[in-house]
Amino acid sequence: MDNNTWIQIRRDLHKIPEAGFQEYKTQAYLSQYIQSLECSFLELEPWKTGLLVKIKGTSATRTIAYRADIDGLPISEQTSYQGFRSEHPEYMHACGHDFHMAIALGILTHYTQQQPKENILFIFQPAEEGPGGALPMLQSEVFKKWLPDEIYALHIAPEYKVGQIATKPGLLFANTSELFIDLKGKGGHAAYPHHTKDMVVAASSLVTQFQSIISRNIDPLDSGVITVGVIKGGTKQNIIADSARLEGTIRSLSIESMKRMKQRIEALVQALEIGYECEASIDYGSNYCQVYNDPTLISQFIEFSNRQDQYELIICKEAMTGEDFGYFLENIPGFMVWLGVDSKYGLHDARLEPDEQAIEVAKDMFIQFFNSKVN
Ligand SMILES: CC(=O)N[C@@H](CCC[C@H](N)C(=O)O)C(=O)O
Repeated sequence: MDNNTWIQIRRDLHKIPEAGFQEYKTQAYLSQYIQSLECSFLELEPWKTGLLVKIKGTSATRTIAYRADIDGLPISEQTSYQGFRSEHPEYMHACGHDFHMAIALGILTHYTQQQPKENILFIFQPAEEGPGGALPMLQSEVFKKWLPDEIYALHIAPEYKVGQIATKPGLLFANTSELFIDLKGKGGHAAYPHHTKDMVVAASSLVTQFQSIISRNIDPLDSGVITVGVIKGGTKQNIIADSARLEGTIRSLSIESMKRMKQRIEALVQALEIGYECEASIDYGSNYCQVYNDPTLISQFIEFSNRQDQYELIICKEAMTGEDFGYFLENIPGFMVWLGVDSKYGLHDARLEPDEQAIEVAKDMFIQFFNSKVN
């Protein structure tokens, strides 16, 4: 099979992005493709809307795992693609999970043609963007049955060129927590603000106050992010809103800073209740632990990469992105790398157009790396 096969698979998957734990079409597509390989030493188990696929080794003593996330994002696509744009209105593979799946299928297909000595587990994990599929999958019976000894994954990186791979020992991605705040006040006529408790004003003030948490409560040598991505409130331009909702995310490199940011958010919300005579509630949604690359395995990979000439390895800085792959790494040694895809537009951008030539780079790299472990 040549590179066009994986590009076509990526395009097929690009057309059907689905929300976390709703990946029914994606699961069916993956399952159909894998079954079409008719491999006698392959076992497939669905898990919720994801899949686990085990390639049984000829004389296995260990299992290594490769994980791809499979969900899309609520974004209306604005790419220049012709013929394979998202068929799901308001949804898009804007974080590269279509690439991640196509690469995983490429590696998997290779090992159905050349049975390895050791087992390889392929994980197609739902809900990475939220609410998080990794943690419940880790706790599932099927995962425990096929528990791997090592685990690997990649993520596309628009800022790197095709042929570049970036990673680092230790901390790679941040700790994250979602943030949902509901405010309840008293609505009324726009002309009589003194009879109301305006929740649009309260919500706006809270967003502004949050900016001081990073600048005044977090050690400047540590890093923190509070992003409010959604403000909802109100029904009409001349009606004062009786409620409002903020939806956001909190990021930190250290656990201490995450705790401190949450403390400060809680204090500001409490003060807002007094200041704006309203009721407020906070929900932290799902939380992801940091992505921490195993020092021994990443050193092995760096040494391995320095002997390859098909790609260039870059030692990068940590990023404030989150990934529930961190939960796998908390329990199983392994690592994650960035895959250069050279897109003018970044992750979570409606115009993201990763370069499809990167699929082959990643597939070949992981096959070469795994060959040194499973044969
Ligand atoms: C790689 C990437 O973009 N991951 C997402 C993970 C989202 C976690 C959660 N839903 C949150 O928003 O906190 C990211 O936004 O970094």
